[in-house]
Amino acid sequence: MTPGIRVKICGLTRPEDVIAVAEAGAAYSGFVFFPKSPRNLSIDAARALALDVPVGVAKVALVVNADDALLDAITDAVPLDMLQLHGDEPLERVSEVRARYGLPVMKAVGVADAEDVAALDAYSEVADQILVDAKPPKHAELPGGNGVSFDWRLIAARRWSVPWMLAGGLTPHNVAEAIALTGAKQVDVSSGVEAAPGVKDAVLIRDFVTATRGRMR
Ligand SMILES: O=C(O)c1ccccc1NCC(=O)[C@H](O)[C@H](O)COP(=O)(O)O
Repeated sequence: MTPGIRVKICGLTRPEDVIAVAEAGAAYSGFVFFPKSPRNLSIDAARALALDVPVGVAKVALVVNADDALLDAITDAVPLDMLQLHGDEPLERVSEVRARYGLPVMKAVGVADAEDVAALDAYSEVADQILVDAKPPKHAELPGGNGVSFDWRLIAARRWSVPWMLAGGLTPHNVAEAIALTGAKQVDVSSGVEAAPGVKDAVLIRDFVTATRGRMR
């Protein structure tokens, strides 16, 4: 059994997803603000979902190269615990967003080779958390949430000075191996717990969280 793994389920779109996340014991819920995504939410829809999230499950807004106007609108309307920057935001923008909104910021970094691992080091100096994700495939519509993994051996011995989360192509079937190989204490999943793009599956969510605890059904 691997105790204490914190799970983020990203890309919730329906009230039943919020229930499934809470019942499974996930630590974070993620709401996507990216119009091209099948998981995209309007601000009103995100607010309604976030208000239903029980205390103890952190609410994370995922944005991609968002400007202040969009972040103002989201943070004014939606009760949040964290902002996830999932675009090409430079180091200075991460610092700016942290200062402006007073919320912890998690910066996603796509990893495909050793050079990308160096970027993680730099972002760990300015962000509250880092999300170690797979690089999107060439020509992908989405910068994340593509259900692809990276070579976990690239980060096998790496540690950072801030909490970090492993993401990219995780599923109920591979997450235990990913944790064992990388030493991740936090994991993030979207496609791997969906019945179809944008449609979460409560059984897969439960199986995923269970698998992080080493008790896969
Ligand atoms: O999920 C999306 O549609 C999305 C859109 C734009 C940027 C990021 C997006 N998702 C990121 C995630 O859900 C996860 O943090 C991560 O990339 C893992 O996704 P997956 O490989 O699908 O588990």
